[in-house]
Amino acid sequence: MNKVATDYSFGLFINGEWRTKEETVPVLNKYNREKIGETAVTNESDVKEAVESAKEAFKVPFSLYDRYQVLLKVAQLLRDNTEEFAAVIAKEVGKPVNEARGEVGRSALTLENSAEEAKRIHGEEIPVEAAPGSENRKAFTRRYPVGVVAAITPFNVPLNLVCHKVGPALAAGNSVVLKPAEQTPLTALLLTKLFEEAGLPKGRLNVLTGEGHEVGPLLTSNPDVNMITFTGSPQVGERIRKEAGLRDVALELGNNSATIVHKDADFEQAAQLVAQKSFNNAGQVCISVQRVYVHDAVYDQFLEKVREATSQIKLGDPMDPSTQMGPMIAEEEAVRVEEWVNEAVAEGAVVETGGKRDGVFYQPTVLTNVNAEMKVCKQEVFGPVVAVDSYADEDEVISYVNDSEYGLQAGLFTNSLAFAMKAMDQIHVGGLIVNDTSGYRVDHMPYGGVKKSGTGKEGPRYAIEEMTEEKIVVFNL
Ligand SMILES: NC(=O)c1ccc[n+]([C@@H]2O[C@H](COP(=O)([O-])OP(=O)(O)OC[C@H]3O[C@@H](n4cnc5c(N)ncnc54)[C@H](O)[C@@H]3O)[C@@H](O)[C@H]2O)c1
Ligand SMILES: O=C[C@H](O)CS(=O)(=O)O
Repeated sequence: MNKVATDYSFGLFINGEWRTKEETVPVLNKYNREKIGETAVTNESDVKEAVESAKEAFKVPFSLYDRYQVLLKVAQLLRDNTEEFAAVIAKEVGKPVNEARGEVGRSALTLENSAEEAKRIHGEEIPVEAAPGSENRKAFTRRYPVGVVAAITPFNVPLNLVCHKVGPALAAGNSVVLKPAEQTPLTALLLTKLFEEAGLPKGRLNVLTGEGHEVGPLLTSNPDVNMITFTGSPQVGERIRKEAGLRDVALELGNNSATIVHKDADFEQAAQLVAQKSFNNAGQVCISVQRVYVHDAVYDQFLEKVREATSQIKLGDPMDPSTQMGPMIAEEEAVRVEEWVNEAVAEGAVVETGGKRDGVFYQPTVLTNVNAEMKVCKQEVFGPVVAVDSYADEDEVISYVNDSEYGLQAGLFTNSLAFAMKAMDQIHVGGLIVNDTSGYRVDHMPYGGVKKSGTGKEGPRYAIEEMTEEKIVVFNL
């Protein structure tokens, strides 16, 4: 199998052409800091040209079946090139290659689901004749693509979260201008080569690379961008919301995910899943388990199991298949996590395991004796730290989980249907996962949070709804 790219030096992708630029920036292997590629720096005229290309391409018919075909083809090409994509993800994110391989598989499913959903975009008949005086009228709705979609994505899931924006946008008949994260752009650029190979019409996908605070505002402030879909930090999301004006904005933001382990739970299973979903991608996952509330009756047994499982996690080179956790995205992030943990310890928290930094690595860490005001509980750690606390009754723990500015997903381990239904009604999140952790997601489910976790839902069917406009047509016969 030929590699998708012979080397990983990429220009911008505008109007179906790769544009090399004088000014480039290196992309580094996050484990050994070696250069693995380079990308071009976008300027204001590049942004304008990319948006213009997307706008012009939108005027050229791109049939529903052709969209379906292109998306299916790219999904297959991803599968055919799994090892190359997994290696690039592992190197540019620092994600263990086994996790990266899983991301490639999920990305293919996301694109396949986008292709299938392209065939399910429909309106409905509206019985206006039910209104007196409208007996002779007929009405139905239709959905239309919004036009130019600006897609901005984060560093941590550089393939699947791009597919979650590009797939539905193209399926709905839009054009896209994509700005991937500056730390991990190569995966999106490799994916773009697959869209090129699959015959995507020129201008339907344009890719700009560079620093978010420089390129992002040029893109989001462009009046020819009809809709913005952003995944990233609440701080940036809030800024984009303000810049967007009256345009639709989908925001997939942060979280400080909670998971409850009730007295009737299988605490050994819960401990294994918590240890896994607290430290996947070094905790750099928006639904990573960050707060665990364990009923008093099983607290000690659970803590022992999660401490044991966590202490056995193997750190190392993400390209080593035996590695279970790699480095963080940057040393300054590992330093930030170290500072937050040290601050918590100074306020009385206890390090049950971990708690040490080694350069860009931060050990998987379990904290106890925490309180809700500590940064490791109150803010999004986005790192390999989980805080374990206890509770006595259902109402108490529901109040703990809800005591957050965020509300993306939460987990609940219990065999009590009554408690699960109560939690479903009373825990204020976008998704409640019963008998698994907050970290559960399959790519065709509706996914998105409330409060500071954002607005809108992803999952191709739901993203397509946000990337299309509904029109009613009424006939006075
Ligand atoms: N809810 C979700 O589905 C989800 C998924 C993954 C990550 N996240 C969140 O993303 C964050 C981590 O990712 P990150 O560090 O890449 O986030 P980030 O907000 O720093 O960057 C995200 C993207 O925004 C760009 N950007 C930065 N400043 C910008 C600006 N002023 N205008 C426009 N674009 C700008 C960046 O270049 C990048 O492409 C965490 O908060 C995490 O919870 C959420
Ligand atoms: O980081 C947040 C991601 O949306 C989680 S997942 O990789 O999509 O499951």
